[in-house]
Amino acid sequence: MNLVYAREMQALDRYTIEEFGVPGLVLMENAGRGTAELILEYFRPSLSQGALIICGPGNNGGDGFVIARHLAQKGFPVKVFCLAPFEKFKGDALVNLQIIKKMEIPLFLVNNDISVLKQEIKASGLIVDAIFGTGLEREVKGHFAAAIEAINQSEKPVVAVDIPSGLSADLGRPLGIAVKASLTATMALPKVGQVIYPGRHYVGELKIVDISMPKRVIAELAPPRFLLNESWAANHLKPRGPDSHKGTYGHVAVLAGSSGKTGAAILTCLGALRGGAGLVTLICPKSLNHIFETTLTEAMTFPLEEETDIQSLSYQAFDKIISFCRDKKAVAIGPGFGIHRETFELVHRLVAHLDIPAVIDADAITALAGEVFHLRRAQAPRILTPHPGELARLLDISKEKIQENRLEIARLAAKETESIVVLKGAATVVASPDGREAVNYSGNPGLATGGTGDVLTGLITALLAQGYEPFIAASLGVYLHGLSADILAKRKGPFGFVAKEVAETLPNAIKEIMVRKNLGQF
Ligand SMILES: NC(=O)C1=CN([C@@H]2O[C@H](COP(=O)(O)OP(=O)(O)OC[C@H]3O[C@@H](n4cnc5c(N)ncnc54)[C@H](O)[C@@H]3O)[C@@H](O)[C@H]2O)[C@H](O)CC1
Ligand SMILES: [K+]
Repeated sequence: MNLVYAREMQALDRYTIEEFGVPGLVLMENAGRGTAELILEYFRPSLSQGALIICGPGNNGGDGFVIARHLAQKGFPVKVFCLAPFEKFKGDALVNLQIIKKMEIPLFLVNNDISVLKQEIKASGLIVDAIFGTGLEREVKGHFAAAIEAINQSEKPVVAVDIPSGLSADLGRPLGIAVKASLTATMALPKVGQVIYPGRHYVGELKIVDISMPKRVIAELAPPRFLLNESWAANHLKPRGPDSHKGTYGHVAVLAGSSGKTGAAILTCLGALRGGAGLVTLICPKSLNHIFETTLTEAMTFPLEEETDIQSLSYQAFDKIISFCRDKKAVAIGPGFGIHRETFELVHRLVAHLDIPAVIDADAITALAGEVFHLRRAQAPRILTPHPGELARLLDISKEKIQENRLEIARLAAKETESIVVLKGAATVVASPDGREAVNYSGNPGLATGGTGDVLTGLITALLAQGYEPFIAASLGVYLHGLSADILAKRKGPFGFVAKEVAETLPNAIKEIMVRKNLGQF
């Protein structure tokens, strides 16, 4: 499903109206009716106490008038409060205002004094927030802000029309203050600001309302930005043919592990195995080989002599690694690999010369700080999987700056490194140098435990080895990894599950998506 900014949504609206001739009034009718249907589906018990619809001066308010009409038609008590003078309304919103006036639906005007509105909020069963949508253009102040505050203090179920009022559809944060919704009924496509943090906290459950925007409009005009949710995953996860074998699913090489960090290598191998790789071999320092041979059953090892004083591989192993990887499908480099100068030298050479797709993580990203040009010499696709701190070091910018503009910075990093960048964290983002990007919708804070990143690295490498093109491999890996954690959170608890369990639950995540796929739910 495409993910849009406000201006992109407005362009899609305009194209639908001007090129396809779908009148704006029809779009508004579909928006309002679809939202009313969601209200009936999810909040019917609350409606008996009355729905309070609070409308702003634009078309978001217009949607509110349509919702009021449909709920009134069904016999529910409805009251409409306008936060702007009636004469301010124009176009489709005015048409719908006039209709509800003729229907004598109780209509009230709020200027600066919101005392009546506050009482009505308290007396109502459900609040419909139709104050601002994608037309929000500045900080919310005055009686608009007071109304939003009253809504948030009411502890009533709140349905946000299109987007919680006050939340920026682009920035994903409140402009002053924003409605905290129980459910957001968004028109046609999800907005970026609804699926990144802190915006996601204000949205509640996100539901898409089909306003009959022709699919061709979206296919032709929507940007290559996607929400990684279950339907996206079901659309991209490939089933296995009965006549397949280990070779079909590729041999993954893992370059990871050093003294004290053997677990990172083991978890990467586990992630690759549970991610469906046909075979996995860990290229490791000879002195640690016995540890891996004891712990890894399904994965093989390829021990190498040359080591540093922290028992990590050094550039002297370069030739042997290159020849070993010649017939491999994909390689993971970095987890627990060691931060020794000679190991960094090895990373620089491998990143530039390995001619198979590679996932570069952890210490290998650290090795590339200030040395990004090695990535631009790469002879095969590269996927970087930094957490914010690693990306901060790689790009030499502050972690705060990254966290405030995650999608934009990931986009910049992808261009800068000519690699796919997976910027991990709450709502992981994936950006490709070719302009494609995605925001992940799965996962939870239980993932904040050591080693989960190593599992993700192995998983993405396994998907590369199975033939997924790099952007899809990265995005599918991110989604399945988060879904595995969501399954664990439901099954075990919000946190306390460990990285190894995230790997072990990947088959359950894959099964969940396959079931959806077989049911055609994508
Ligand atoms: N997406 C679709 O296909 C459809 C969306 N619809 C709805 O239309 C709104 C967008 O409507 P628009 O008139 O552009 O803007 P808003 O209603 O969001 O309100 C903007 C309105 O308010 C003024 N304003 C903006 N910021 C502030 C502020 N901080 N304080 C005071 N006033 C502010 C601004 O000047 C405008 O007048 C979309 O979200 C959907 O809900 C269509 O109904 C159906 C098709
Ligand atoms: K709204």
